[in-house]
Amino acid sequence: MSRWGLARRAFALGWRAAPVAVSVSLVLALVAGAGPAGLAYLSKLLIDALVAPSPAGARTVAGLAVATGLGAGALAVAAMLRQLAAGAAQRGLLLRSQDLLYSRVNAIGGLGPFEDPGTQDRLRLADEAATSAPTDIVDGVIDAVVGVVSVLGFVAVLLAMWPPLGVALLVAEAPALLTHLWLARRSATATESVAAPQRRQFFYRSLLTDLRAAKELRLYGTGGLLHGRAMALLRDTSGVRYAVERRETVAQAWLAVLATAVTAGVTVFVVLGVYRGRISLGDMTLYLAAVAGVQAAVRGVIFQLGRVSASLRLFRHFDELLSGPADLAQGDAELAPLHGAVRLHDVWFRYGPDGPWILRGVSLTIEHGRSLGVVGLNGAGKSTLVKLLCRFYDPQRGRITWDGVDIRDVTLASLRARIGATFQDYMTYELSAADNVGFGDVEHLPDRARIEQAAARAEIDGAVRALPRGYDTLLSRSFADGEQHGVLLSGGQWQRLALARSLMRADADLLILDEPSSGLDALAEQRIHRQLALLRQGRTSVLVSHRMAALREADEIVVLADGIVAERGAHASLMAAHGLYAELFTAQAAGFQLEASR
Ligand SMILES: Nc1ncnc2c1ncn2[C@@H]1O[C@H](COP(=O)(O)OP(=O)(O)OP(=O)(O)O)[C@@H](O)[C@H]1O
Repeated sequence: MSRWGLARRAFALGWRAAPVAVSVSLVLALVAGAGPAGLAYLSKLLIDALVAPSPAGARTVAGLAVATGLGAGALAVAAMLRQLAAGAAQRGLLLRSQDLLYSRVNAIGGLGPFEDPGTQDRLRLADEAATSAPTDIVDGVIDAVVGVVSVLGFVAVLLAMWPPLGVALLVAEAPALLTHLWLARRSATATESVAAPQRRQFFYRSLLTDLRAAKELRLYGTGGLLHGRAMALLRDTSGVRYAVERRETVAQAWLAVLATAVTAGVTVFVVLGVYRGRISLGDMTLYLAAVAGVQAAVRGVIFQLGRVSASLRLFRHFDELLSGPADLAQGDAELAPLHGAVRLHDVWFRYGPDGPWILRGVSLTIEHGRSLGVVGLNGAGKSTLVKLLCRFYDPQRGRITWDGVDIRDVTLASLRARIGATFQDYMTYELSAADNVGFGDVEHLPDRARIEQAAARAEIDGAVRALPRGYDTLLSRSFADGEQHGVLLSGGQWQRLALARSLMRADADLLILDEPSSGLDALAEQRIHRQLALLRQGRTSVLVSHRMAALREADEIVVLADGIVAERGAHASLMAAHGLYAELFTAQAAGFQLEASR
């Protein structure tokens, strides 16, 4: 999209965000622009009236003096009102652009964009743009209007009185305009070029202050190393910015020399004109005011155009992010409750076009009301299968159907609303315990009884009640709730909260548990699996686990190996087949027996 197109969109955004403030700003900009030339002309009339050979009447002089004073006062008030309107427009624009950005980020349906460095850089630039670019563009254009009107006012007065000076002043400012536009382009390019290293630097910086990283950083002494890396990146990125600033300063110094030469030339010329009686004293003040006024206004316009030009480049990232296509296309239909089965039909999947195939033609059926266990060695693709069921990615080949309907043909929201899941890399929210559980079903977040029931099923209700403020206790050491400091849970307790979260959707059609008990003690694990087995009875569920005993009761178990379903069946038949499942099960059981016999 062209710069004009982008500027139009930024203005449209501003107009929708704060129509009154933007219009008031524009009107006051016209007043502020025309004011200085008008005032200079009034001053000229006043001086001429004072020093003319036949002095004007006292009334005329007093009238001109009052008009000049009132004009100056009105301009000052207009400037203040403009500042107020600009502030209101800025606030409206900031809220609107941030709102649009958050909505867009939330509308990203899958995980792919979050794993793409290019998209991450664009997100960072769009975030930076959302904070300042639309405001800078709207403000910059309005300020440029002030400057242009101001220049036109002076030039109009000069052209009417002495045309060569008007033309000469305009021509003298052309190099400044071109130089600033070139500098603005360089500055925006520099901002873009440091986006990736800057994001990496922020990452190192956040690690240095991250509570979760603090243990390892201290034990392994990696703090200094990360500090060094962050500083090296900061040195590079700030070096790039400094180079741009240096270039700007040198260019501005040359432009200042040029402006001084023009001012000096005009001053000498005009003063000699007064000395020789060709120019009146009033004309002289007007010419000198015009030179200073035009130079200041042109410099203002140039500065604003540079600012707008740089902001437009940033705004492009914001605009492209907002208007870009959805990462996952989705149908309009709402997904109906499950009655038959969820099926994978010859599913092939890899994370990137150059990556290895993780699933190579997986077909399996998850029957309604039955439980499916998934086993496999590390990296076999079990969690990948779970992510595909939630449609965080689409398979490159094959399809996944829900009662015969391709899950790509229904809305993402309706698919996900029917699934409750605990992920292997579950989240720990630095929020209240109630939020940590209730986030599993936002609709029922205020329903404390439901939250407590889910927590009780995951055997964490008692521990939460024992916290200083029960379910309202903040689970964080980095944030405080007023005077109240938060508390931290143990790893297993966090895992139980994550499990409780997935149980909030008590009526979910499909319950997916990816290693839900890896951090639990043996007794708790046994009890929870018994609970989950009861809960899963009559419900459709997928359980991924390395704990073979937990899977034993599943209606069907599949073994993933080399990207395919290598074995399938119930526990007994798999044991009888003496394949990988039997080997894994026996190895784990033998481990326990060995321990027991010691
Ligand atoms: N987001 C990702 N981008 C690229 N590759 C990935 C991604 N997630 C997983 N992989 C790769 O896919 C393969 C399968 O990973 P997955 O997490 O599905 O295995 P898993 O069977 O759940 O393993 P584990 O038993 O260790 O949990 C691994 O080789 C992993 O490196």
